[in-house]
Amino acid sequence: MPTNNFTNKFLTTNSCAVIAAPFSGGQPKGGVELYKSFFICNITNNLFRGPPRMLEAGLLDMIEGLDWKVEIQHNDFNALEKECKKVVDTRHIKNASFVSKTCQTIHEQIKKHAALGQMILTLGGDHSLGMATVSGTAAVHKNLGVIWVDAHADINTVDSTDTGNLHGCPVSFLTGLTGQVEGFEWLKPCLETNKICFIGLRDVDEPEKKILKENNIKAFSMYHVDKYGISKVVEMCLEYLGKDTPIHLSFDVDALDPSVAPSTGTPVRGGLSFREGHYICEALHESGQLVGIDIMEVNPALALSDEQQIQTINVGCSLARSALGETLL
Ligand SMILES: NC(=[NH2+])NCCC[C@H](N)C(=O)O
Ligand SMILES: [Mn+2]
Ligand SMILES: [Mn+2]
Repeated sequence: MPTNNFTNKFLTTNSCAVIAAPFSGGQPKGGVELYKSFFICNITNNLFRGPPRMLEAGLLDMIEGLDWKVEIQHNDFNALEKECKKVVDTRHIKNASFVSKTCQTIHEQIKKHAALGQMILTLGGDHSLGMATVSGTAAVHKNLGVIWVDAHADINTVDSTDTGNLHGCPVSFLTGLTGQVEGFEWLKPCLETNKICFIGLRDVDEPEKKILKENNIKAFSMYHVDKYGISKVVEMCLEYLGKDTPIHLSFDVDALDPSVAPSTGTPVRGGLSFREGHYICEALHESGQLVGIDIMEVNPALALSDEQQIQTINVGCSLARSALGETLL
């Protein structure tokens, strides 16, 4: 039974702004912006873009069923993409202009809704959008803390990234570790390195390991999840960030084991179980400190079958519901 006992310490309404962000410019594989299934609709190379498949699955009704008032913000980045194609990339960083302009748009939308005291749920889209979502809630909620659930640390700087894919870099932009990057002038450092906790890491690049160590950043890898159990890990994160801290949850579905969420761009074996992923969301809802939720990297185009695709979309929806107050009893 849904129960959204509205006891949030930082929100002033029971309204939830859902930001649909069909965007894949921060990584090389199309599809996180997809609307219709390749399989169901037989669209092979002409990508039809639109709101994320989680909406098609009925997510808005589900959220209303949890007693939230829902405000949906749709986005279409097709025109922007064409315009940005003409801009020369910043060094080896791919699609810098497209990522920056998209993120700036989403940042402004989130800032507006967060200022109304609303919960923010962003449906990605690739994780470069983290630049927009965290900076958007941080602009309103002072002293914001972030729980970044991911197989990857996404903390490469523009100098350390091997791939040049910006979905591997958002945390270094948010914390200012990458310095001011040309074209991203709108994005000012908004997150202290001691206000972020990672959960689920298991595929961290060597330069990222160095960055995490040097900056003493709190990170729980899958080793720590195995060692302490997920409930203790979440408890340690909440203790570390503090009770007076509004919290933004940025959930990359590749944190889950590929057997749970197969349809994503950079799957890594040995991930969180279905229940471990949902436990994180449930416990953060229970904390009453959540002000923003991202469900990122759901990529319907990469599934090997309809079943895999539906499974991943469904798990994205159920993570969002858990973070918004769905309980098992
Ligand atoms: N959001 C993600 N799935 N990020 C994957 C990043 C992979 C790799 N560390 C890179 O920088 O490209
Ligand atoms: Mn990831
Ligand atoms: Mn990520």
